[in-house]
Amino acid sequence: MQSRPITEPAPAKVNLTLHVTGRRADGYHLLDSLVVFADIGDRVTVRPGVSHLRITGPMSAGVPEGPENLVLRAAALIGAEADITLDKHLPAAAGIGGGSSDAAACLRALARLTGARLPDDVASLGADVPVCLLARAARMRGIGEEVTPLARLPVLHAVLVNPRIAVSTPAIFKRLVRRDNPPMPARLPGWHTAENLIHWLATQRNDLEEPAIAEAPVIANVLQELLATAGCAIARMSGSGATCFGLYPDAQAAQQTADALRRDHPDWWVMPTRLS
Ligand SMILES: C[C@](O)(CO)[C@H](O)COP(=O)(O)OP(=O)(O)OC[C@H]1O[C@@H](n2ccc(N)nc2=O)[C@H](O)[C@@H]1O
Ligand SMILES: Nc1ncnc2c1ncn2[C@@H]1O[C@H](COP(=O)(O)OP(=O)(O)OP(=O)(O)O)[C@@H](O)[C@H]1O
Repeated sequence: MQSRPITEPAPAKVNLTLHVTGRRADGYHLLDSLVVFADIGDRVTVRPGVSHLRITGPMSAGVPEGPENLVLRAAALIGAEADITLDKHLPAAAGIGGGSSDAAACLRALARLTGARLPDDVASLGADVPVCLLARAARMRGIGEEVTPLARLPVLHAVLVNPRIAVSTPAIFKRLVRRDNPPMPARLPGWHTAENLIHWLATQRNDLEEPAIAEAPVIANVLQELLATAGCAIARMSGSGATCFGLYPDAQAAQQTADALRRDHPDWWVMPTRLS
């Protein structure tokens, strides 16, 4: 057991593509998704002590502090007791894996603190937890449990926008009209530049975008606003929404876009970031 506190980042997850390719008998959907991680996110700190969760940070309001918090569910799964601080910077129920990334960061931190082995079945915490445990670019298939790490991707400069509405993942899956959409190509191309990657991404989809817009029409406005910004090469929703991302040629263009969107929509959560 380490005696010093251990902090692990819980980066935002972004689904650059999200193809829904089928549905299992238990109702869970089969996915094929290209997942990357942002250089922004939450932070989980664990210290030796009695089991306790404290939530801090600008996005802590409304996040459950009881045993339903994914961080505490992760601690129960790994079987470790610790004093845990969750510093929330990501909006909840936003399609960028907040709770799943927190759970994964907590597992990594507790494994470092106590020497415990990482559990095998982390998907029992949530479909996004296996990819968040890896926390690097990956292809995600099955219902989320099949994670294939990808060779380093070109860095993408993005702006993440959430109109500050929480979206329920089951509600969006329920609204899907077609559940048997084509997957990504069996062999993904090797992308040597961000331009190559963006060009290819434009040929792919997020199949949850349409049902999410039906549930929360403001998502269509977010996508439109992103597409109208200077240099925006592609605008797409992440996960089951409502967070959308725009991709830009460089960090300066992303920062300028974020400044302009914050001016025009002071009520939206807007973050420039690097994805890789
Ligand atoms: C949509 C994604 O964000 C894409 O990365 C994830 O698949 C969702 O991951 P998550 O939030 O960790 O999802 P979970 O907490 O496991 O599931 C929430 C609910 O979403 C639906 N769900 C989730 C994953 C999946 N492959 N099929 C589903 O139908 C189910 O109704 C499930 O009860
Ligand atoms: N650590 C946590 N942070 C945020 N929400 C949490 C956490 N633990 C449990 N929750 C609950 O989970 C719900 C979903 O939040 P989360 O941020 O995980 O969003 P999500 O959109 O489902 O993520 P994903 O991109 O994985 O689909 C919240 O409404 C909240 O009640």
